[in-house]
Amino acid sequence: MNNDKTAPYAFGMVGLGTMGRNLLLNMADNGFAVTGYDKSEKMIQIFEEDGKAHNLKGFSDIKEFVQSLQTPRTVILLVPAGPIVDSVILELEPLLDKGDIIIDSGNSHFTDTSRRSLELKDKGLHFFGMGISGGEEGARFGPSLMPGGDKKAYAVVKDMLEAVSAKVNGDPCVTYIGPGASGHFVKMTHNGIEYAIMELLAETYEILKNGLNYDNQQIQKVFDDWNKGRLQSFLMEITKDVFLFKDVKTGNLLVDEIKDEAKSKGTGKWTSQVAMDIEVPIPTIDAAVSTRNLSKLKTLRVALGEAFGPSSPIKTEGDFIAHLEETFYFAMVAAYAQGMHLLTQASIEYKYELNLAEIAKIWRGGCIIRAEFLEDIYQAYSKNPELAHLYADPAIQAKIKQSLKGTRTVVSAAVEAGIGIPAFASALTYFDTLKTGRMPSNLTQAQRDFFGAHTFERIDSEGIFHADWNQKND
Ligand SMILES: NC(=O)C1=CN([C@@H]2O[C@H](COP(=O)(O)OP(=O)(O)OC[C@H]3O[C@@H](n4cnc5c(N)ncnc54)[C@H](OP(=O)(O)O)[C@@H]3O)[C@@H](O)[C@H]2O)C=CC1
Ligand SMILES: O=C(CO)[C@H](O)[C@H](O)COP(=O)(O)O
Repeated sequence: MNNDKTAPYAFGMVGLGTMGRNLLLNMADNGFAVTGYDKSEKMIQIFEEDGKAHNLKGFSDIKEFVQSLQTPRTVILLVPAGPIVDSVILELEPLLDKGDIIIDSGNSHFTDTSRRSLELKDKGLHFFGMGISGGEEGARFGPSLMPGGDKKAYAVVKDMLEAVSAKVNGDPCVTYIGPGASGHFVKMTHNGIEYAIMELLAETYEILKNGLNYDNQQIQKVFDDWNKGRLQSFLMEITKDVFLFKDVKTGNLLVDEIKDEAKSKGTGKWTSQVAMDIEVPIPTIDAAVSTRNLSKLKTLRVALGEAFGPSSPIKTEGDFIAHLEETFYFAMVAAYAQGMHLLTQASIEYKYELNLAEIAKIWRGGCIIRAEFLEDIYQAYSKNPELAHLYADPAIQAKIKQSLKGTRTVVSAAVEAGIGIPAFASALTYFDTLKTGRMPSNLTQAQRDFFGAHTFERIDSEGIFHADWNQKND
């Protein structure tokens, strides 16, 4: 690597929007001389104004930006994922030298990252994908970072990434994830889990609001109480605050003024798609992705509501809120377990060499899915790095056993009342199916062989078999 420290800036950022600007300011706070490039003059002005106390500069000329960087140059990209990343790389390529490093920190699809790494390797440039999570606040004051790719290039930025990341018990929320596009794969899976937890929170809201007739203050209180216990998480914390936030326009609570149609940018869908491709069941994450799509069918939902009538109040049994807490706990475990299982299998499939304990460790702080429960996941994979599934950990088993009765009570009550709970129900049936020693899949195999001669295996002898199902043999 060419080593010239005469240029003024140590690290450069392309894209001075929400994430890029804040991460760069975070780097400046930590004493790094940083520079940024954006097409928009306005973004450059905001960046320089926000960082006026620091040694930093913004450029609208990409050549001047690159020339201001010490070599080997490190350029981080925080631009919208997709073709924009390719066009920025095309602009940068002729201006960079062999040994320079490009880090794509946006939510890029991991297959794009694999392709870009190979293309740039041929040109002597190091490229790695680094997932970032924590939103605006995280980028500014400490995100969770998931860098994967060339290990030698990682060594160049390791100290800086550790400095800017969130810390839990003094440990930085960043680690080298693994080779290839592993950083972006892990970030995508993080987002899949994020979708599932958000959906579980939404279904809890639905049960409280339409099943128990709670108002927003009462709902806030439930979430607030839970956030003080084992369900503590960033998403629980912000959700409780949503319920009391006033709309400046109407003076009403804002949550009631928002349309019930959820949008998405694609990372949840990618998680489900990849899981299908490599045959890992993640039904609670799938349910969350599908439910966002269901929410978009507003006209049909309203028409069917008129045709079939609304849900009924829930008939409560015992301490229903305590049972609901157990249900949330049970389903939350399922969501994380499915995400971790996907990572386990993807590590084999794509040779990512993932360390699941380290991944749980860096998700404990800074990121959107940070939660008290991640400490349990960290402990489970630290004790047994070869753990096949989170449900196989004895400590987790003991906790889900305690939650099971309450979960069955709540899921049955919601189903009885006609309340849609796709993620809660899927978590329970995922668990029940996974603990079924002999599933009815023998019948599926018989059917496949009957109509398509797809063959089957037998329980009493090795080999592949076919039966002539149309032959009467009674
Ligand atoms: N927002 C979040 O909470 C999170 C976002 N991410 C990911 O981070 C990435 C960036 O997101 P975010 O910061 O929110 O997005 P923003 O839209 O806020 O910022 C993107 C910036 O990139 C600039 N830009 C676009 N095209 C170019 C180009 N060709 N050359 C230079 N600059 C360009 C945009 O300028 P202009 O506006 O003028 O086009 C804008 O300033 C995305 O991949 C996103 O998915 C990851 C984690 C969390
Ligand atoms: O990466 C993130 C957090 O970690 C983004 O906030 C996330 O991509 C938002 O996704 P969507 O718009 O699909 O809900």
